[in-house]
Amino acid sequence: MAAIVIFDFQNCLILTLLCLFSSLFIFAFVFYFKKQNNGIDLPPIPPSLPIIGHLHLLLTAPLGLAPLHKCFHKISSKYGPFLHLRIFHVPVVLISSASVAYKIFTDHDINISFRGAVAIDESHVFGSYSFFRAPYGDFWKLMKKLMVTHMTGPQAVEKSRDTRTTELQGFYRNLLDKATKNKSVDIGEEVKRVVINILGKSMAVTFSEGEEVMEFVNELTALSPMFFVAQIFHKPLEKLGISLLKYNIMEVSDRFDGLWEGIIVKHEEKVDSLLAVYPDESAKSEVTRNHIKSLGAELFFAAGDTSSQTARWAMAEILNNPKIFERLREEIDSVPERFLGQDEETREKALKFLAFGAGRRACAGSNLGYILAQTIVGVMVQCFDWEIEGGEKVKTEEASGLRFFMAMAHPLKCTLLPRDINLNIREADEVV
Ligand code: HEM
Repeated sequence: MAAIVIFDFQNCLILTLLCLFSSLFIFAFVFYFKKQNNGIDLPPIPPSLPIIGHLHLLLTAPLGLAPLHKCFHKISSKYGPFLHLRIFHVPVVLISSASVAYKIFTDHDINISFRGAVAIDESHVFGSYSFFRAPYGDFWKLMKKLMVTHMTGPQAVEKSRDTRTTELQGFYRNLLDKATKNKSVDIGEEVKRVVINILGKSMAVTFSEGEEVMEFVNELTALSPMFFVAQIFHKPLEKLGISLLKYNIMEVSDRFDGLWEGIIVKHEEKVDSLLAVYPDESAKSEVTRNHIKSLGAELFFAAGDTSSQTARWAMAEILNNPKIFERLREEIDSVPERFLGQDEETREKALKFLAFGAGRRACAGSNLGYILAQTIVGVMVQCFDWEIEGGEKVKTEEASGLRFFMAMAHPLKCTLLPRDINLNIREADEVV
């Protein structure tokens, strides 16, 4: 009898606790929903947890982070193509349908043309002088004009053609040297190096800081998760007097401030002329020395990491598919001109995958990005035979965790043999 009473008592307690927690949960949910909704029609919200929101859907056991795109794919397969998520207090709209994405980029682009508040104001990258973090407006337009005119627009890209040719020849000679000495080559790092040198020399004719800039880009890549975390937590924690996250970011930013200062001092005349051309035209926005520094740092990061990851993934696929490798080589060796005119088609296809984003805040260097990726992969395929280190196939697992661009979990390392060909490294005139 006593056992039965205890059993009933336990059941009652569990039932009471269940009622209590579910009412609390419903109350929190309704309160949160009301607060967030503000009369706006929000997309559906999958069930979330108090405080962390949907963070648990991005975690794998034991508390690791799976590649983000895979988590998003899993969430949208379960709950639908257009969702409202919340990571702590940060709202996220998840779109996984081409037609919804198209509608957003055409009808609502202006509303998504801001990447959220700056994490650490003082940082030279993604701080308050940042182009990348700037809201869409007069300052952003001024900086974009500066970038397109001097660096990424069709005329600027045409103007830097000789620089690219010289650097690509240097890239080839470096690989040839490693081939002769039977040294291993990390494809991603070699590509990053040549992209940084091309960019540096297109910006400022004499550029000898390639290795230091590369170190900076690598450190920023390693800090990527910190930037995400700082964007969510830094400002609320700072109000409580805690600024742990700031320390690591500022340590890198301050160290490399000296490097940018050195580059700028060497090109003082050019920077002065830029600042003179882009004065405070309408008293609404002003380009300062700090803005130029920040833009330089962000461009090296935006171009270096993306181009090297793109070339790495492309080479992994090509090396894993010998038939494609041979076909590609035949196409480059024979008459590449016959593929001209297919550029538009390729670009349209790429838009479907949003490799360069879309809308106002799409990649500002996509034109250059295409040329760099195509010519660099072209040199690697045309000039060398490749042997993958550590196996027959390249391991193509994706790296997990928070990062700006999807990386491979393992470095792509190869040894290579030069081909006996009549080499003529140049871009096809019509490519640019
Ligand atoms: C294969 C190479 C590249 C890829 C895959 C790539 C991809 C991207 C993506 C996905 C974005 C974000 C778009 C968005 O938020 O919707 C972006 C932004 C950007 N990229 Fe690239 N990119 C590449 C090369 C370059 C190069 C070579 C440059 C410049 C020299 C560059 C400069 C930028 C800048 C400045 C932004 C920020 C644009 C803004 O905020 O208005 N990128 N890129």
